[in-house]
Amino acid sequence: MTKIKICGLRTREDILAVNQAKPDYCGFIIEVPKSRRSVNREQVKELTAGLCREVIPVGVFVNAPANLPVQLLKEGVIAVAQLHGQEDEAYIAGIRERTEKPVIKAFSVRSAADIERALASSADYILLDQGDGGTGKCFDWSFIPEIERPFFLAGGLGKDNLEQAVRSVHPWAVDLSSSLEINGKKDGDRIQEAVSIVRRIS
Ligand SMILES: O=C(O)c1ccccc1N[C@@H]1O[C@H](COP(=O)(O)O)[C@@H](O)[C@H]1O
Repeated sequence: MTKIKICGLRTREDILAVNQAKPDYCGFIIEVPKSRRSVNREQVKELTAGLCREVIPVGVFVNAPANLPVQLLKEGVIAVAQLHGQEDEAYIAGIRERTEKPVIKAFSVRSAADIERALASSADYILLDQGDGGTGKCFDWSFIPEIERPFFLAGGLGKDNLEQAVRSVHPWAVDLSSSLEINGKKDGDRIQEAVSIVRRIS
């Protein structure tokens, strides 16, 4: 069954919405100043405290000092670290050794060579995205070959292309953010709709 991650949660209303829709994962953009979805470590603690147990909390980091994901993983505030910057193999290895928790490494796909680079990653999961993250834009899925290892597909996914993405690209998980917002805020109905689409087709 294809898994679904809802990313960019910022408010208690967002938590209530995912508790109801029950995606497999939810994501928090943590201390990323350039993102309007950024939350600080105290906010993440408060938000995840209200999260139901079935939904796995993922911390999304961009070139953060390694101590930030390590501390939040060790405290159990998040269960998975998603690295969305230029973190290298040594950074990934360090987090896994210090926490024994899973790591998702995101790659921006502009060519088939980018996919090759992603496939060589030692991360537990790779994530294929369009750009720096949260752009709301798709990349060219025809770059994606048959992939044996589990991967997240992100970038511009929404109700109009979710089914096509699952059926044609066969990701292990889909990851959505921008399309689930109205006026910059997550919308509960859109979250529910996206989860329902994925549950129905997989
Ligand atoms: O959403 C952000 O603001 C963000 C900032 C920095 C790194 C990653 C970010 N989001 C990631 O982008 C995709 C969702 O993309 P889209 O909005 O659906 O096109 C997902 O992996 C988020 O974790």
